[in-house]
Amino acid sequence: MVPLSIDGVSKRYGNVVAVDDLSLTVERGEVFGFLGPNGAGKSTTINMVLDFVTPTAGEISVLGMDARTESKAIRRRIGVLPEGYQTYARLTGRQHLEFAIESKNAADDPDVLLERVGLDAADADRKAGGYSKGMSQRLLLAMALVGDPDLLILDEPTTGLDPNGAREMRELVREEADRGATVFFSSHILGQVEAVCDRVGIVREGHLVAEDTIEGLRDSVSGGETLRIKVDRPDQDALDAVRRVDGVHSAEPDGSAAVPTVVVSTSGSKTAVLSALEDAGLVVEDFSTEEASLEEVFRAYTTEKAEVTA
Ligand SMILES: Nc1ncnc2c1ncn2[C@@H]1O[C@H](COP(=O)(O)OP(=O)(O)OP(=O)(O)O)[C@@H](O)[C@H]1O
Repeated sequence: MVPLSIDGVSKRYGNVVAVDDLSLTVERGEVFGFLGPNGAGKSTTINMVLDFVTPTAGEISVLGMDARTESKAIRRRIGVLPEGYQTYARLTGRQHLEFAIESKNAADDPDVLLERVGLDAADADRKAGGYSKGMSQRLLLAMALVGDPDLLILDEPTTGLDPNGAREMRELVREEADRGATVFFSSHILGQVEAVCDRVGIVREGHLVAEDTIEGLRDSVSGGETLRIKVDRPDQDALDAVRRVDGVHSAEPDGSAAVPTVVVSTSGSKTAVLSALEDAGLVVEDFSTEEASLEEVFRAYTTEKAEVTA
């Protein structure tokens, strides 16, 4: 049974196409990162999965059930951290959790959940109206974990969390995946996605523009490699020669390096770059390669000048 299948789903609001013929499948036990710039359609997609919004077209199945007609049964087996969800100001954190446990008919110990999300007992007994953003986010996450859900849907889960909170969130996500849960989470924070996701889908203007592992995405982005080459002396003609090599996007001296260093961005042959320097009379002392950062991958897939070879 596939935890989440989205098949040809679209959502229009008048003239605005929020989601356009989007299809993706999330496999069991996988942590799937759903990435995209502001307004790309992430929340609309999640809201359709949760049956808060009705699709204009397409089918969504969650844990083998129809998202529209079986949403109540689905709700009992998933854990959700929706974007912008509010806590009840007059209830304590513990009361929120007790309510979530009762309504899911679960047997969780609130103290265990509170500890997992890093809320101490004193905070748990305060009214949630006085919580900081990060504390509210931790409480909402604890509520999402109630009943060991088969699928966790987290919309921007690290919003409001400090770096420690964000790391703890990542650890929790991995723990949940290790117990066999599937996790679908949206984020703008690429480092978070890189650190925790098995696979990533990138959405742009309502379309899924990429669906792959981080490694796969890196490989598909042209200009995906940066070479740092230490040479015996600076030489402008050698730089010009490198710029003429097939696949080279840029070649610049690194003014801040202690020894003469050339930084080359290329999607072509590394050997051709090194040969061009040597043919121009330079001695290559050493070189290293750097992979495209996730930032570069994201930019390549989500900006107008997208240069993707896959
Ligand atoms: N209720 C609505 N009525 C009209 N347009 C809407 C509505 N909800 C979303 N949209 C539009 O649909 C598009 C997608 O919005 P959505 O909130 O899904 O994007 P997102 O990827 O979640 O963005 P963000 O990262 O900023 O939260 C946007 O152009 C948005 O203005």
